[in-house]
Amino acid sequence: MGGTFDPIHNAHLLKADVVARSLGLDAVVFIPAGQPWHKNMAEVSSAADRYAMTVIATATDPRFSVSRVEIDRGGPTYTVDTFQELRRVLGEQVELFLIAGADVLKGILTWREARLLPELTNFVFCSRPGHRLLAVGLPPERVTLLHVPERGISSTSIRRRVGCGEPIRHLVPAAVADYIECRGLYRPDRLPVT
Ligand SMILES: Nc1ncnc2c1ncn2[C@@H]1O[C@H](COP(=O)(O)OP(=O)(O)OP(=O)(O)O)[C@@H](O)[C@H]1O
Ligand SMILES: O=C(O)c1ccc[n+]([C@@H]2O[C@H](COP(=O)([O-])O)[C@@H](O)[C@H]2O)c1
Repeated sequence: MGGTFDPIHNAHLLKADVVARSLGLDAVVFIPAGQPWHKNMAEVSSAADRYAMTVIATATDPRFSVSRVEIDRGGPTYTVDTFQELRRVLGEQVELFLIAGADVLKGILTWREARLLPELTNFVFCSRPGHRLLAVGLPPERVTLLHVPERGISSTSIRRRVGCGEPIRHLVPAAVADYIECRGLYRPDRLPVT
């Protein structure tokens, strides 16, 4: 399950839990994007902060782990590189699933070397408020569409709330809220501590 995770929030965790239970997955690997080229990098928090928050948020669930593969690779983050690397390391026998929200569906065919992805992985797309859950252009036998309890949470809204001094403790794990506060993330009046 890849993402910018700036910050990771309760809808990410709920989605991972529902997908793991519905498909009987052994593990869910969260993969924070190193350089999400499709976002404005000047506005994205450091990979170190995003990685730390993802580790903190997932630490209590034994099914969850966090991979540094996209952070350590350097350069713009392309999902095809990640799945090629996962295949190389894990071999052909392991069944892989790219887990994403419905908002990802509208752009996935424009991703770098998107045509190679179905040879490397299955796909699970989860419902997300305001987005259609319809996979066009991917091989249907490779795609699972899953309705998850709808949570209108986004990292954007959390960053905005912190910036306005509004509470976020109902939207992220407590340890992530503490981390954001300690590090001064998303506060226009405070530069993150380096
Ligand atoms: N509320 C949600 N419901 C279902 N899927 C979600 C939700 N929020 C994020 N996702 C999915 O989680 C993955 C990682 O998303 P990302 O880290 O960009 O979070 P985001 O909330 O969309 O962030 P931002 O608001 O900064 O764009 C994507 O596949 C995205 O579709
Ligand atoms: O490979 C690409 O070209 C590509 C383009 C856009 C997004 N992605 C991946 O899609 C995932 C979700 O992206 P986002 O913007 O919701 O954080 C994340 O793992 C990104 O690296 C990948």
